[in-house]
Amino acid sequence: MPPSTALLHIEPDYLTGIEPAFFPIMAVFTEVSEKDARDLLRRLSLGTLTGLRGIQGGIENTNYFLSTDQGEWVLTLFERLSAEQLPFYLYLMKHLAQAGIPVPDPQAETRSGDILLKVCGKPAAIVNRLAGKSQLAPQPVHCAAVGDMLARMHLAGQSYERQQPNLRGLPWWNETTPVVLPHLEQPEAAMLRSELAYQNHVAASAAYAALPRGPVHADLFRDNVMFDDDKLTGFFDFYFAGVDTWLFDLAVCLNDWCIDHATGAHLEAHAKAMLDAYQAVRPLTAAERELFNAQLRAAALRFWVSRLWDFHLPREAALLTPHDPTHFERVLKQRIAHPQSLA
Ligand SMILES: Nc1ncnc2c1ncn2[C@@H]1O[C@H](COP(=O)(O)OP(=O)(O)O)[C@@H](O)[C@H]1O
Ligand SMILES: N[C@@H](CCOP(=O)(O)O)C(=O)O
Repeated sequence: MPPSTALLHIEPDYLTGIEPAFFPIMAVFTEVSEKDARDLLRRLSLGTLTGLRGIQGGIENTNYFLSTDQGEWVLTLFERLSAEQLPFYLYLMKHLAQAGIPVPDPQAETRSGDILLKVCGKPAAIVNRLAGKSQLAPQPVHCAAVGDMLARMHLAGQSYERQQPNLRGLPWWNETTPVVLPHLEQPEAAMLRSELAYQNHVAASAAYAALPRGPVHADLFRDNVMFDDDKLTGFFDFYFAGVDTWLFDLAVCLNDWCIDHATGAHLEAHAKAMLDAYQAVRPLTAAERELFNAQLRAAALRFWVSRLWDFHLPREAALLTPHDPTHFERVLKQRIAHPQSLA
């Protein structure tokens, strides 16, 4: 049944503007009708539907903005993640929201108290809509805001009890690298092999075992943070979160917020702003200082491998227009050629 068109508008909401040849194309994979939305809102006591709009921009899930007389909500239908994986992410968001970290708070069904919902046969969640928009050309002030909130989020996550590893961590890189290697030219293949060997070596070290860890976002790129002017209004898209080292999470941020995107080169003022703000809340340990550049390399490798995998082995081409893998190859080269030291 096609959805009624009275309230439903599907229009561009956001474009990354970063790597024009590799735009994610669209995001409404499953159509939610006005009736579906009204039924759902009733089950959650979230008010009367006044607007329903499909969101373009996501590449993994179906997202809708819902307006009601009680507020603004985001409905996500999970197209890839299983109902077994989702509780870790949803309860983590709830835990962080309750601790005062600005993240979307999953809403519960009134009768059952469940936050993992089912909509149109898919696992789903409804969260509050964060105000603001992504800051795609960040200045040091934005990097400082992210550093500060990231450290607060790490500390707040310490009391979260559910466990799920970072599913895009070292075991996944070891599994996926042999799958993408045949698609690479010799110099890239050699670099990938050698970096993976280096990261396995690092992961076996005493310094690595000493790194503090806990739940991390693991994908806190500029398009997963909202700002209202220069004020950070929230972190979202926790669907790559997992238990990993806090330093890895910080390195993911430094590699996206604090580089020159044309060349992959480190931006000193941006990085200093992020690191100073992070450390004002949680100073880095000796082991973290020692492995700082190693983790910048690990974070670059992680997204190089996942982008190569998405690019050369598309899962369902209709759902995914891959990001440019060569971007993270450049970032990794920069991190190898110009190691950053916190000594
Ligand atoms: N809680 C939220 N508040 C405001 N906007 C949101 C929220 N969640 C998602 N969005 C919007 O939806 C877009 C896609 O969401 P995202 O979680 O990144 O999807 P995907 O995981 O499919 O990439 C975001 O870029 C943002 O514009
Ligand atoms: N940030 C990752 C891709 C993850 O996609 P998202 O839209 O779910 O954040 C990358 O840039 O490779």
